[in-house]
Amino acid sequence: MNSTSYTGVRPLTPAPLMAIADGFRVAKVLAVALEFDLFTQVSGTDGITPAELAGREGLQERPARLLLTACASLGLLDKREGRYVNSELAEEFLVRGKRYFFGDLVTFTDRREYDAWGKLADAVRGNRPVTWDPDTAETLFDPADEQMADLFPKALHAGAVFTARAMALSLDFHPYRTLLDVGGGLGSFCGELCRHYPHLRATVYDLPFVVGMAEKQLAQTPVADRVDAIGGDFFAEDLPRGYDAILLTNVLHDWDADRCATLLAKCHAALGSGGTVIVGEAFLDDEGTGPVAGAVAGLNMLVETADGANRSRAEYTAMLTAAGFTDIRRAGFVMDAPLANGALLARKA
Ligand SMILES: C[S@@+](CC[C@H](N)C(=O)[O-])C[C@H]1O[C@@H](n2cnc3c(N)ncnc32)[C@H](O)[C@@H]1O
Repeated sequence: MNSTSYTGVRPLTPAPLMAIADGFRVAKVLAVALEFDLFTQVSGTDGITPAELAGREGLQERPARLLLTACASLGLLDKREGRYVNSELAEEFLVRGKRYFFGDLVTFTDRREYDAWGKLADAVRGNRPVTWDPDTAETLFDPADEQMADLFPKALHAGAVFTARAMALSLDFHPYRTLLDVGGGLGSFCGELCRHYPHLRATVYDLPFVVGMAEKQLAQTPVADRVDAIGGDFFAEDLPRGYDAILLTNVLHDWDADRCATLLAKCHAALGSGGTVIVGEAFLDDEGTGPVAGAVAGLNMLVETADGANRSRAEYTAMLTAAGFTDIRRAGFVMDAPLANGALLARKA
């Protein structure tokens, strides 16, 4: 036996490889628990036992027990006096109807990306998406694709609304009276930022089929009177003018460098002198070694987009400079957020 194992030198073990290799199992535990609506059902009760879950769902007790145990092992459930109750994490983010309900993102990832990632090798070999065919469709954002028309905007909202909270708490929006959120999805950022900044007015700009959904989502928020929505195509049209700031979160990563340059030039043209563009992304580090969330999301751009990629702050800084922006600042977030890890702010001189 190698004595170094017991003298403070950590032995090399394949355990980290196991955690990587079975990552898909962990993803499925969460998705299946949500499929049974477990966390919403357990919320506000004194918990559930395997026998009760089995009875409610018409299952055998063995799978019910194994599922509840796996959920507890992942920190989704706690066990109190023999009964499984929601953990703090599950109660806050996995109960339907809560402001930061995250379940729609989990469901989208499970229904669309789980199978798609089974074809990751094809995407890597072919340098093309596997969820749609760029030879027959013009863009990923196709309302004829049922998952993109319905599940995707809801999933984005589920991830974006807390990411917007992190942005609201990390950046100071007091200097801006008006904000245009380009590719703003269901208005998650506009809604959340306006809730944090009562002086702010915001406009979502997105494809017409998304804007229809954004209007419905925003109508349910207490800031509906300060957020509106404009439908359009940012490649076919100029962007609306007259805003103090333009927000681009998780939009540039969908496109290649030329399209990013086009979009940033349109932002520059739409802003007045002194206007600010804010780019929020899951940035890579400048060395190109991580972090995991951004790097793996980058591979998802390969699976889902024709030529998108996650990029570093340095790469976006170069793009912003080329588009004519100055005073480029990096801002981190005060808390981890699901869809972005910071922002770049840049000014039009
Ligand atoms: C990855 S999502 C990001 C949404 C939102 N900013 C967020 O962070 O959650 C990209 C958004 O760009 C929108 N989009 C794609 N192509 C567009 C176009 N040509 N014109 C306007 N919006 C577009 C999509 O509909 C989608 O809402």
